[in-house]
Amino acid sequence: MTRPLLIGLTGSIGMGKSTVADMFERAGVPVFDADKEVRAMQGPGGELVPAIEAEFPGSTGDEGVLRDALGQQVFGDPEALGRLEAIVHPAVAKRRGAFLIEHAGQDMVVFDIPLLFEKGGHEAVDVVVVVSAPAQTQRERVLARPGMTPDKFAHILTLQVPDAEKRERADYVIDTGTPLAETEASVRTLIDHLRDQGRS
Ligand SMILES: CC(C)(COP(=O)(O)OP(=O)(O)OC[C@H]1O[C@@H](n2cnc3c(N)ncnc32)[C@H](O)[C@@H]1O)[C@@H](O)C(=O)NCCC(=O)NCCS
Ligand SMILES: Nc1ncnc2c1ncn2[C@@H]1O[C@H](COP(=O)(O)OP(=O)(O)OP(=O)(O)O)[C@@H](O)[C@H]1O
Repeated sequence: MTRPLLIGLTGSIGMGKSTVADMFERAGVPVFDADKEVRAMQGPGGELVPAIEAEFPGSTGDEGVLRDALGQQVFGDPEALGRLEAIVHPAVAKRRGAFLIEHAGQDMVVFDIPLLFEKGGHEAVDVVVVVSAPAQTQRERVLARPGMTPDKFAHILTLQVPDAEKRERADYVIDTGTPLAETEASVRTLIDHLRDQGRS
């Protein structure tokens, strides 16, 4: 039985993963967005909220997980981050399995996974696509976000496989340092190329 080509989409903080994932979606390729799933499960009434409250008392409220507060507890404390990941990652894996069953008839699907290399997910996909932009562009994008500080940005970078290594390990790199229209054209070209390969 044929199955969809599994495309892993990743990139460091602020490199444009979500934006590029939207481009795949607009081109008709179903996208599993790991961050979105995490947010849904951590949001109001989310299935992970009780377990996170039990492990990190005071880190949730009526609106679900208080992300800034929890981030302050776990970014900077590897042991605490590990405990959070042990709650979150198995639940994401379950949802990923359900997504795959739902889209089993497609020719390709995208998994938008921030920690694809860090957590070994690259071994479970057929093709790895890395989004990347110059470090200065990345820095400007990230520091423009509310609540972000140079220290927090620097720390998150230490938790992630460096951009240069990601680029080296990628099957394809999508450049996001260019105007959006150019990036979207590269995404369309890549999809056509993968379809052609699938036929040959
Ligand atoms: C701690 C939380 C609540 C903070 O939320 P917040 O909205 O403030 O930050 P956000 O999720 O946008 O993350 C900011 C940046 O840190 C990176 N990041 C998040 N979690 C991790 C992690 N476990 N390891 C390395 N980088 C991470 C993200 O990729 C992003 O680039 C949240 O990041 C979380 O629940 N993380 C653990 C789950 C996880 O591993 N998610 C990422 C992959 S699914
Ligand atoms: N050519 C481009 N491709 C992608 N994004 C671009 C481009 N030009 C400008 N941007 C902007 O850069 C930002 C990228 O943010 P995005 O949320 O997509 O990054 P991300 O990699 O998903 O971040 P994080 O890992 O922190 O969740 C967006 O505001 C987007 O509009």
